[in-house]
Amino acid sequence: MKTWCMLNVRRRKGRVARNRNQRNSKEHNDSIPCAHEKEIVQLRKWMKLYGFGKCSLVPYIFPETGRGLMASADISSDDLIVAIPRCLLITTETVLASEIGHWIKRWKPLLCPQQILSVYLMWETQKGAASEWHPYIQTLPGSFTTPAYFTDTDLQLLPTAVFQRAVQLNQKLCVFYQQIIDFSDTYWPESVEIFTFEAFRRAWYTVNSRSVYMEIGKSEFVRGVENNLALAPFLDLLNHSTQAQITAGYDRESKTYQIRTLVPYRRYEQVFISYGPADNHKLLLEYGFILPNNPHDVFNFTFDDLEILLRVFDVQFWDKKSEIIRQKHLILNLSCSDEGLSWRLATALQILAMDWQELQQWRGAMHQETVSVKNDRLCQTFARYLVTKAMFEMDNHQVPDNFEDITVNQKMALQLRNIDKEILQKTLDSLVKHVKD
Ligand SMILES: C[S@@+](CC[C@H](N)C(=O)[O-])C[C@H]1O[C@@H](n2cnc3c(N)ncnc32)[C@H](O)[C@@H]1O
Repeated sequence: MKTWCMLNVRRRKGRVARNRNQRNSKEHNDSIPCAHEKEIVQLRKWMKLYGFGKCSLVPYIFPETGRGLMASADISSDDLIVAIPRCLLITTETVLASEIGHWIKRWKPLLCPQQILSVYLMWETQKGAASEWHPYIQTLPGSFTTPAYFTDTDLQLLPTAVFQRAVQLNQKLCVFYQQIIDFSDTYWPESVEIFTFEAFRRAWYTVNSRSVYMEIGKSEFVRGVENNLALAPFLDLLNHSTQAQITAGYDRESKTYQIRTLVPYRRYEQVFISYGPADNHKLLLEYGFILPNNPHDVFNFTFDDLEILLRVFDVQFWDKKSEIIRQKHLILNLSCSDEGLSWRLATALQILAMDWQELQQWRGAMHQETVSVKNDRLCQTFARYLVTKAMFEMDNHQVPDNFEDITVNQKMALQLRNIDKEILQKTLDSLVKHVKD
């Protein structure tokens, strides 16, 4: 897990402290406790049996973020906030040592860690109360708000780049599922009714949105070199914030997976972790939510967008230029943000704007720390065209007939469009300003 920006953690006095206390108590009043709910009580009891100790986090439903964990006492910077015993973690090792381990070992072709954990979750879920993991499984969501759960109408409302990625991810999900049933249908007949697509999608997104990073090490029974996923009950109730700062990892001495906060929390505040510096496109695709003021937000262009420049502006020496752009991996981050064009996008546009003579010295553009789009009129024109076109596309969508009945997914898709539009508008403003300057 990665850490992110430090909160200002000085002691708050006077009006600032009063305001914060008022805000805390408002958040507290608006939140609904859920620690008394049957599933949570059973989870805590069961975890206690396996050595999970006391901690200062209590499950609550928060108005902005849904279910999460609240500080039941003041928490200081560097405090250990949660420690989950090894025997309560689900990793590929857990699965290989389980009653279905022999199947996983025989699977051809080998499964990747996320497939293995998904197979295990599906298997244990169908056992109901008979599963040793039942107290955990019953706290897991039944469905998700990632685009894999969107209807065609919902998908159409997404910004184009997210739509394309969502389609790719859905296709990948089908491939991963097919790899499961190809083997199980032939060799493991009793699993056929259990491994439905619906069960797989749920298990896959459970692992996708809730697992933590834990180095397990390569295994001859696991596909790929990366074997580092763990499901961690209770800990996976922590929501994401860009302001959270944590350290996380497995502690061999105590045999627990630990999270330590690097920022303090007051009693009644929601405690967060960081899922990494993710923009809203990634948050929606992987986790099914977006953050209105996400400092990592960018608008991504694709190589297809650059190809449109070829058609509209009849860009000369296209083959050579596109080869350089691909070769130098400029397509990896063709983005803009509140801060303007990314270095890669600005450099790609510079290359596209070059005449034959300039193109002979294209390497010069690669060595400049910041590329001055400002001084290059053609480059400016390209940039403004790309941004204006993307803004136009943002508005060009079918709002559902009955706006009143708009679903959660549709609302998120439209919200994402608005956020993207704001980024594009700010980029356009800065480009126009440069021209005026
Ligand atoms: C690790 S779980 C966190 C606990 C989860 N809220 C629950 O009720 O089980 C990750 C999921 O929580 C939700 N989530 C996490 N952080 C969020 C945030 N800042 N705002 C809204 N939803 C969030 C998303 O649905 C995400 O897929």
